[in-house]
Parts: sequence; structure tokens; C-alpha cells
Amino acid sequence: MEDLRKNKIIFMMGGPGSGKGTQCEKLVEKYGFTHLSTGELLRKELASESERSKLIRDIMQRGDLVPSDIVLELLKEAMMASLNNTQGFLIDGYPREVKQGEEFHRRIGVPHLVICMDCSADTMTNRLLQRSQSSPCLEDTTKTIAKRLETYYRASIPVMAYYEAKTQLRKINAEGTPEEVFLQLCTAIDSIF
Ligand SMILES: Nc1ncnc2c1ncn2[C@H]1C[C@H](O)[C@@H](COP(=O)(O)OP(=O)(O)O)O1
Ligand SMILES: [Mg+2]
Repeated sequence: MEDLRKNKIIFMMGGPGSGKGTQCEKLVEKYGFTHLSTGELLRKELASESERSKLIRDIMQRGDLVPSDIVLELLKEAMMASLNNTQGFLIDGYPREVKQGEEFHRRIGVPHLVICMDCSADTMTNRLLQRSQSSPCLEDTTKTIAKRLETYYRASIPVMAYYEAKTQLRKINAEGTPEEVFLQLCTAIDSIF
């Protein structure tokens, strides 16, 4: 098997609205990383006509969660595809639970850096509400947001504890302006090169 860890692997954790997408875009531009989001990979797979997409669709229609081995398979294929023309992998919104982290560890390895975008519930809520005002979709009501935040907190605490002992875990103050947050991220990332 090709060694996917010959490139730096960085996990970007953070609640909804903590600024992961915004910062990943800036980091891709500065460092030449490949930005991978498992949600995005699943959406792309569903839009294809593969056998696997039918399987995933069936699972989702039953209301079940997509099994973590399928998610990891998609992630691994995407990593393989850009293995020789990237400066590293920036993986956003993964792992969602410790089990996914353990699977990633077994199949690929330990990430070189885990970033946690530290942001208060108030700030995340305000950002998400602002975004929802500029779109016709009213789904992101305060109540829905509160539920998403709670789900994130509950899941992220054990994941962070898992990585604390395994690799570099860096907490970033994600409350500031995008430029302020970006400067902190650059310091953390420069430290692994
Ligand atoms: N540092 C910051 N200050 C103010 N607003 C920010 C910000 N970072 C991102 N935003 C805005 C942009 C979006 O409308 C919203 C959510 O950002 P995002 O990058 O999509 O977050 P995530 O991908 O973590 O859900 O908040
Ligand atoms: Mg995002």
C-alpha cells in the first residue's frame, strides 16, 4: 500500500459555524493542501451512478447512518487520487466519533496535527443565523442550530481526548476575525513542517 502519511495529514475539528470552511479555503491557497470533507465526498458519490452510490442511497433512505467503513473508503480513495500532487491533506469535519478515528488510525495512520476551532455557542449561533438570513432556507432556526451544536459538543469531547495522547492537538481561538484566526492556524501548521 502507498504510504498516505508521507504527506501531512491535518484534521480540522470545530462546531458548525466555527469557521472551518472559511479557514480551509485560505489554508489551501497558502499551503497547497488538498481539502477533503466527508460530507462533500458522500454528496459527490451519491450524484454518481456507482453500485456503491445505490448502497449508500438505500442506507440513507432507511434513515440509517452511512457506515464508517464506507466513509473511510471514500476518504482514502480521494487521498490516493491526489497523493502525488499535494502538499498535504486538510480533512474537515472528520472524525465524527472515536470509532472513526480508530479506523483511520488502523487503515491510514495517525494525523500529524489535529486542530480544534474553539468557539462559543453564542458566536457559532450568531454566525449561522446571519448566514441563514441571506438564504431562502429557514431550516437553520435557533432551535435546529442549538441541536446541531449540542450534537457536536457531545461527540467532539471524547474525540479530542482520544487525540490528546496520540498526536499534536492544537486549540485555536476561533472567535476573532477570519484574519486573526488564520494567523493562529498558520503558526500551528508551520510547527509540523
Ligand atoms: N472569523 C469569523 N468571523 C465572522 N464570521 C465568520 C468567521 N469565520 C466564518 N464566518 C462566517 C462565514 C459563514 O457565514 C459562517 C460559518 O462559517 P463556515 O466557514 O462555513 O463554518 P463551518 O464550515 O465550520 O461550519 O460564519
Ligand atoms: Mg463547513
